[in-house]
This record gives sequence, C-alpha cells and structure tokens, in this order.
Amino acid sequence: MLPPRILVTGANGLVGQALTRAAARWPGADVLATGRGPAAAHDRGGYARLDVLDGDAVDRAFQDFAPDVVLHAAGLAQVEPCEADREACWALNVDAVGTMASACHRHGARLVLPSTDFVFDGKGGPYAEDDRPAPINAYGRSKLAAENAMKASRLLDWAVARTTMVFGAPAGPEPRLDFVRWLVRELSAGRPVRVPADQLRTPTYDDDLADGILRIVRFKRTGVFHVSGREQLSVLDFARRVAEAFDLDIGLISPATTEDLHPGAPRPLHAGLLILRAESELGYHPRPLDVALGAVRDRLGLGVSEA
Ligand SMILES: NC(=O)c1ccc[n+]([C@@H]2O[C@H](COP(=O)([O-])OP(=O)(O)OC[C@H]3O[C@@H](n4cnc5c(N)ncnc54)[C@H](OP(=O)(O)O)[C@@H]3O)[C@@H](O)[C@H]2O)c1
Ligand SMILES: Cc1cn([C@H]2C[C@H](O)[C@@H](COP(=O)(O)OP(=O)(O)O[C@H]3O[C@@H](C)[C@H](O)[C@@H](O)[C@H]3O)O2)c(=O)[nH]c1=O
Repeated sequence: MLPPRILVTGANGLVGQALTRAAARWPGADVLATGRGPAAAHDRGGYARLDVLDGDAVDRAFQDFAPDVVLHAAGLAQVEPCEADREACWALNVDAVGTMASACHRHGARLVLPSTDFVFDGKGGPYAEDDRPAPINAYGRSKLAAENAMKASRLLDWAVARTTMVFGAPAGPEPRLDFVRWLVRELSAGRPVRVPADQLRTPTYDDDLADGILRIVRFKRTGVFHVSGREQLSVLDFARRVAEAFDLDIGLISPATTEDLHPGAPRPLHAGLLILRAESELGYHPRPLDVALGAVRDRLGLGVSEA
C-alpha cells in the first residue's frame, strides 16, 4: 500500500508513544502525533494538541490532516480510576471511540483501537480472539463496550488489538508508571513490594505491541487480534524476572492476593492472551521476555555498561 497518513491519539502515553515511533519508521508515511497536553517526546513528524472528548476538534483534525489511518491510543487505562469515576471512564473509553469511528467513517479512514485481556473474566485464560468476553470491572466493561461500538458503527475498516500489561520506557512526565518501571523504582530504593501471585498475564513489550499494530495496518487486516507477549506467568513470577534482569533484590518481593491488594476493583485472575492469530496471519513475533526486559534496561540507561 502507499505510505499512509497516520494520526495517533493519546500519543504522550505509553502505547501512543510506541505507536508514534513505529509509525514514523514507515518509509514515506506522514505521522501526526496528538495528545491532550504538550508533546512528551516526538522528535519526528508533527505534534498537535487534540482532546478526543471534543467532537469539533476531532472533526477539525480530520479536515486538516486527512488521515488514512487512526491509531486511537487515548484512553483511561487504569482500573481504580475507572471504578471511582465510571462516567469519566465511559466518556473517554467508549463515547470518544464512537466519535472517532464516526469521523473515520465520514472521512474514509481506518481505525485501530488497543483493547485488553480485562474484557475477559479470568476463569480460562490465556484467551483466544473468539473466546467469550465477560468483564468483571468497570475498566473491562468500558473496553468491551468500545469494541462493540466499533463493530456496531458503520465503519467497515476497523481493528481491535487486545493487549496486556504493557511495559517500556516512554519519555516525559509520568503520572503513572507501568509495572516494570514501578517495580524497578521501588526495588532500587530498597523498598519491599507486595505483588499478586494469583494473577496470570502475558506481559507485552511496548515496541512489540506497536510492531503488531502496524502489521495490522500494513496487511490491511480487520477484526480482533491479540497482540501481547507470548509467555504466560504470574505477576509474582514476572516481578522476579524483572528483579533478575535489573540485578535487584528478589528478597524484597513478596506474594499477595489480588483481593488483598485491590479490594475495590477486581481483576481477572487467569488472563493473558494467545497470539497464534497474530503470529500466523501477521508474522508477529514478540521478543522473549528476558530480551524485552534487557531492552527496557538499556532504554532506561541502566544497561550493564551503564550500571
Ligand atoms: N498499558 C497497558 O497495559 C494496556 C493494556 C491493555 C490495553 N491498553 C490500552 O491502550 C490504550 C493506551 O493505554 P496506555 O497504557 O498508553 O495509557 P496511558 O499511558 O495512560 O496513555 C493514555 C493517554 O491518553 C491520553 N488522554 C486522556 N484523555 C484524553 C483526551 N481527552 N484526549 C486526548 N488524549 C487523552 C492521556 O493524556 P495525558 O498524558 O494528558 O493524561 C495519555 O497520554 C488504552 O486504550 C488502554 O486501554 C493498555
Ligand atoms: C504500576 C503499579 C503496580 N502495582 C502492583 C499492584 C498491581 O496488582 C500489580 C500489577 O500492576 P498493573 O499491571 O499496573 O496492574 P493492573 O491490574 O491495573 O494492570 C492492568 O492495567 C490495565 C490498564 C491493562 O489493560 C491490563 O492488561 C493490566 O496491565 O503491581 C502497584 O502496587 N503500584 C503501581 O504503581
């Protein structure tokens, strides 16, 4: 396909930054990164402010930039805040997706939405694309509703990329750290941490996720794809692997139950994603977990040579 014009929303976030970097590597592609505040880190391509809750601003962005593809990474990706303010969660995670799908339909653009393994109930993971969603918290319900809003829209050219427990090393101010950077910060400071031993996930390196999503675009695929790491492990075991990869003290990590840690916001326990479809149809091959953790260590300037 001809190099497309790609609009990224939520481009200051963890997923949005990775998508912007990956899109900018597409030879000839024109990339517009957009976000609510000032640009966090976009040294290639353009950046513009765009509040996706503002339908008029979304329309203007389509008129001005005329995207062929929208990678919609703006969202509320935190479980507790979604429980605490369900209206705000719904407005951003569901209504704004409907607005974006309508705009894409009117302007003939494709739409790709990152979603989550939290659309499932955690009784039977890791999950395949055609397993039955049954979310157990407000965040998961909002993401499933967003998926359904895309399916119900008149837009034909849409894709959902479900992922989980994304980690990386994004630039800029960090209101909320991902699991790996949070753990590295705590262990580096010598603080003990309690992490869930009863949750299974398939943690995902941000650059691998972005590669998978750009493959969906390049191969013009539609529908639901699972794009995550391939290794399923407990959050406790993941924490231990992080400690090993960063030469930190494993003894500071102790097991807890999800119920103890998150009394007001349940998580699916046996979750994580099967990526067979992405592997076979997109040639998506995420790097092994330890290689990904080494890459994060390098990106954070904590590699062996820098240590
Ligand atoms: N992280 C994960 O493990 C994970 C797993 C599964 C699915 N996902 C999905 O991936 C997407 C991105 O998540 P993330 O981890 O990148 O979250 P994130 O780091 O919190 O990034 C979300 C971005 O959305 C922006 N945003 C919020 N409200 C906005 C608005 N009204 N207009 C424009 N931008 C707005 C935020 O802007 P500010 O910087 O101004 O707050 C932030 O930069 C979400 O849909 C999430 O459900 C993430
Ligand atoms: C980042 C962080 C984690 N933790 C501990 C408690 C959590 O149970 C555990 C795992 O952290 P997280 O993966 O950030 O928790 P989480 O259960 O909120 O994560 C989820 O977030 C959703 C947005 C995604 O869609 C899901 O795929 C998943 O990644 O680590 C903290 O105590 N403080 C922190 O700041």
